[in-house]
Amino acid sequence: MELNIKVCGITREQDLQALVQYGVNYAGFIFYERSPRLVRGKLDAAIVRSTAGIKKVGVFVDEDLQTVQQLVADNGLDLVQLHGNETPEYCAAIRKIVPVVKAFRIGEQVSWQELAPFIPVSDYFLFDTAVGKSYGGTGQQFNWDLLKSYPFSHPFFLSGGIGPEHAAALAELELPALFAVDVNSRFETAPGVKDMEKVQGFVSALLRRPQSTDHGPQPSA
Ligand SMILES: O=C(O)c1ccccc1NCC(=O)[C@H](O)[C@H](O)COP(=O)(O)O
Repeated sequence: MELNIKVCGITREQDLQALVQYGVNYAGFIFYERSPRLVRGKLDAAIVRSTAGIKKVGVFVDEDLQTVQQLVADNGLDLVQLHGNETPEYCAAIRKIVPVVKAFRIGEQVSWQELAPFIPVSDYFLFDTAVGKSYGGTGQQFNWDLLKSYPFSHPFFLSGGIGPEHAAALAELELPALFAVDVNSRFETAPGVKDMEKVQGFVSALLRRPQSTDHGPQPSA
């Protein structure tokens, strides 16, 4: 399966246009007020809405349902990524409007079965690194070996501290449910300001990635 690429924390129109040119699949816009990458006030909703050729993902943390609904409409968001402590019921309500990426913060260990209730109410999982009380954008990597025991076929985004130097290691990962890689702070000159040369190099390296052996779908628990 071809690996998709998401670049998160976009706040500038020129960065968004460059992602489209490079063939990046997903652009992430952060609507969490306490993030240094908050898109509000930096990039107009009309620009996000009118940009074609890339899927637009709104990132939220425990946000009020009506606010998410409004921002999806205003910005023409294609997906919503939920980074807080949202319940399966909340995910299901959002999923009536737009596909859902449910993010989980991975620490030293993981209990995969705790994620099972989120499978029917999300389209993708996203695995990020647990760092204190932070919700994302930490630049820290978790132990990817934990993913070897992932028991579901539910597709996931791999995130957390991915940098340009990881392109080769990503190429070697043989994880059938790995759908996309998500990058952010390791490709910035300042929060929300992407180093597009770095992004371009990473995208080229990943697109050269050899096709991994397809082991077929694994049974969902
Ligand atoms: O990036 C943020 O500031 C952020 C804040 C609150 C919730 C989510 C946030 N980012 C979401 C992402 O999808 C990031 O790409 C992901 O956390 C990985 O970031 P990084 O470790 O910097 O690559």
